[in-house]
Amino acid sequence: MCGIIGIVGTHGVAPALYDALTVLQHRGQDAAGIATVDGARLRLHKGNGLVRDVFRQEDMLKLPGHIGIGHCRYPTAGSDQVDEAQPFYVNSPYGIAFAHNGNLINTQQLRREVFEDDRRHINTDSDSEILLNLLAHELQIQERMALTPDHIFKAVAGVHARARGGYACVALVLGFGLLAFRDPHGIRPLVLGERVTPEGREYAVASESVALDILGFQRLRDIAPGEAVFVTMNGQLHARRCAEGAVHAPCIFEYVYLARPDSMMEDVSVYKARLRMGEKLAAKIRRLRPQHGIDAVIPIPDTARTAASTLAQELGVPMREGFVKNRYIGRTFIMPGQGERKKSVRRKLNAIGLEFRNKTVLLVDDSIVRGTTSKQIIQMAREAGARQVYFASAAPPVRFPNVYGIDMPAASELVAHGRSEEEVQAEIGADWLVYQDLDDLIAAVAEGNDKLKHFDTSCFSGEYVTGVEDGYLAQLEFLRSDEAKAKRRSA
Ligand SMILES: O=P(O)(O)OC[C@H]1O[C@H](OP(=O)(O)OP(=O)(O)O)[C@H](O)[C@@H]1O
Ligand SMILES: NC(=O)CC[C@H](N)C(=O)O
Ligand SMILES: [Mg+2]
Repeated sequence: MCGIIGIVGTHGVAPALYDALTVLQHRGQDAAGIATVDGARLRLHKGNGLVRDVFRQEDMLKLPGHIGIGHCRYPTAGSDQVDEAQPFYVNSPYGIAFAHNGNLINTQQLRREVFEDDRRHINTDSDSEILLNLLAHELQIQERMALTPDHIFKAVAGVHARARGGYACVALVLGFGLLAFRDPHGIRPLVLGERVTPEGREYAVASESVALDILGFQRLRDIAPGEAVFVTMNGQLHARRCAEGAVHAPCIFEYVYLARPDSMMEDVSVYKARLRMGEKLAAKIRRLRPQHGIDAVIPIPDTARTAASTLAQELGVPMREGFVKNRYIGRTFIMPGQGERKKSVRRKLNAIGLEFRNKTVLLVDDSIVRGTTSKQIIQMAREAGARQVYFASAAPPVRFPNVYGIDMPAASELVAHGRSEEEVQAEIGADWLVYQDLDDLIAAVAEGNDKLKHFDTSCFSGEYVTGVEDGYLAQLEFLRSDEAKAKRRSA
């Protein structure tokens, strides 16, 4: 999951793009970039690192223009090298800058087609560069110099017909405007907002509504699955559904972990969904262990805090801050290598001894993925003197790879893959482990919007809404396991 933002404003947009990227930073910490349109020129600055490190004041000054896009990256394809940072750019047709959140699952086939049939050179291993070239080709075959919204929507329909996977995208088409579109299943999120100023109406699209909030844009709606929105250089908005008939299945992991709690997604408050996750998990704990004997509920900061608050309340047990997080260390789960992730947990979280001594504690996390956090945290709770250490996960066991934009590519790295819940309990060293049921997780989100009937739950259920070809998951593991990434880095 990366963060994307696009703005058509009435004056320079680079500062607003920068601010938006800083509140989307939790979606990608490896690279960041901004592209703006300055008259007939595209201006682009990108690099590896956090948003605040990539952009210095002199870089910002070189990004004039009232229309632009931004991206913060968490790689799911290719490498974490700077040449795969986004936005990407192609000079034909028109000149297009492009940013993508998600992951394609027919990348290899498209790479061949784009080279052999469309005669386009792809210079990196990034799936996003392929998606951009697909869009460029589909625009090219419209054969028009004066591009109209109709041509643009036909081109997006052409992209939908060829690309498979999760994708929420923003693109600048030089001389024409800002294009935003979402895959036919609406797996990855994208919201549309507007701001009315004395100089005129401005539009923004973003991965999460929090970016609109901080910029003072009003959230209008989510971009629909398969829909494309095109805003011309002078601020005219056009929208069309460019793919029909696919099941709307937003990624449920956004609600579990990826999104900020203050975001609205598909008209569901992420915060409220997490509160409901805590309530439902408490009901399960009460069912399984009416005499649970828990003295304190302790969240693992940050993301688990919301669910832990209702969980504690429903159990009638105090919630305590037993771990303090170093706010200057980023999210560990989205770090690129396991060595880095392991070291970071210790550097990031420290226990407050008195909350553990001689107590039965229930540690609560939003999810257990590789088990890096839970294993170390349980150990720390024991060292701090806990009598019994119970562990609760607000999501079900993560047993299958994610292929739509979350970097969980290798089943063998997931602590629950091929293990029963009891075996995971032993593996992470808990005295008792309880997971949320999938039906309860789905209900916790769907209760926020009765139109939501389906979700992409693949990492819990192994069911992929787009289907995946035989051999794809094995290939993904081969290319993107931690071991494969480490080998590439040292090569
Ligand atoms: O089982 P694991 O592989 O350790 O992954 C799961 C953990 O990683 C995430 O935390 P992270 O530190 O990324 O971010 P947070 O501060 O938002 O909770 C998540 O909230 C879990 O705590
Ligand atoms: N997490 C994402 O959305 C990644 C986008 C794209 N697949 C990349 O690797 O750059
Ligand atoms: Mg966490």
